[in-house]
Amino acid sequence: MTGTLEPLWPAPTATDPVDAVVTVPGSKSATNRALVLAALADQPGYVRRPLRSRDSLLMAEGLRALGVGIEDILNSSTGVPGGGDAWRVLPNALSGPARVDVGNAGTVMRFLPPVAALADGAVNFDGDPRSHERPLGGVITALRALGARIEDEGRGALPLTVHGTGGLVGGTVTVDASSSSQFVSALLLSGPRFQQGVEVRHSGAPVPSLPHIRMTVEMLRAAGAQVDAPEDGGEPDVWRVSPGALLGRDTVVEPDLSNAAPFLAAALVTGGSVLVRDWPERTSQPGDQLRELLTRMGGGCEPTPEGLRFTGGGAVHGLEADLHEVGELTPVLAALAALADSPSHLSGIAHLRVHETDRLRALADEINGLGGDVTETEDGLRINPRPLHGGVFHTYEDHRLATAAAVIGLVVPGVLVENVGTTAKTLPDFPGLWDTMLRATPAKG
Ligand SMILES: O=C(O)C1=C[C@@H](OP(=O)(O)O)[C@@H](O)[C@H](O)C1
Ligand SMILES: C=C(OP(=O)(O)O)C(=O)O
Repeated sequence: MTGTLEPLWPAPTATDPVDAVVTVPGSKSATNRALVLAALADQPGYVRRPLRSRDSLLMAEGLRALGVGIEDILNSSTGVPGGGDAWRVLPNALSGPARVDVGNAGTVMRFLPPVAALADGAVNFDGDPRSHERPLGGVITALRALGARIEDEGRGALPLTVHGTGGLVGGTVTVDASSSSQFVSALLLSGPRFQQGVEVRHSGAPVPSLPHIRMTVEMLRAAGAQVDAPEDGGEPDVWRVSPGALLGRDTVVEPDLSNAAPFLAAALVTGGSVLVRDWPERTSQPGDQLRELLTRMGGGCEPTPEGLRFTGGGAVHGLEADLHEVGELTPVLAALAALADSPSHLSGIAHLRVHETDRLRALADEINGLGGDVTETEDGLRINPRPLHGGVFHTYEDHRLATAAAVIGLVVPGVLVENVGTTAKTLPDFPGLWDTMLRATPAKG
């Protein structure tokens, strides 16, 4: 999946303040957790309003390769195959031999090896070239300590083969999850199916993206698992999942609030207003913190019966923020910071160097390529706003780089986004959604 041959996408400029109602597709993180939990359950279940994007289709394919049935439920109003509004998941005996393509999906490369350890047979994992560089050693070492046999050419990374024997002993394991919270989530999600359950103890620098671990814990509990977590008065950095059956359930996936970021940002930079439909009242999604972060940057939020309305206040202010918990919001916040009326300092995000690309370097290089003044620090970015000009914005096969570029393009004419199709990792038809938002905006005059 290289994007270099795709034509450059001229990011549309907004001639007026945006004024639109946006339906954001389902959460990647929730969809992929729901699929894993449904696959490990004792009864069939449904994943409703799932995200259907590259990352979630890879998760579904990976589970199918292990023997799980995942059927499309047709949308009765359209009758379009594959365009349905639910997946029905039929758990089955997990077995190899199988091959799993993880693409560049962190959730697939980390959540599925523990599932494969429960299968009977060899399961080979490989993915995009970048997937070989993303941290996976914590999952591999932990699974070995819990009883799995894994061949990884000694690299502690992809490609690898899990030689499943139909079950895993489980027990207590220590892991350094400072490079990715997904190490912890991966072990917890399959934990109920380990003979002794699992106790995961983190040791190392602080774990990033804690809301994502809370999402794992909440979804496990909703599926009937017994989980002890630090936020319930437990020991810090220790999570415990008891062995037990998981229930086949009907799970409705919330909209992806991190993917709402560019749309809310559009309201902020144009001084307009965007309503994101079905914003949950309560959620573990890190994107919920956009309400506070974007308010600090100059807008205002209002819950409505239809969803969350966010209105720009006419100016974009700089932001001083530790984004350790909400790293995936960084690209859009950095784009806004480059357009602000005061400097910004985004910190706590060293782990972004091992995301889809080195996001700190990429954001600095690309914003600076448009005339910006962004400096990388050890764990973040300092952004001094400067007048920006058009030019090519490279995206390094990173969906969030592309959506960040679109935000800048709203107010900087001539921004050409490389491989906008890379947004399909988590956001199908982003250019279409963006155009719809802009077309919904009534022209002034
Ligand atoms: O568990 C998840 O669904 C995710 C956890 C986070 O990963 P890291 O902890 O590696 O940042 C986040 O950035 C990623 O987009 C999704
Ligand atoms: C880091 C991200 O993805 P992944 O699930 O591949 O880690 C992301 O979506 O910002």
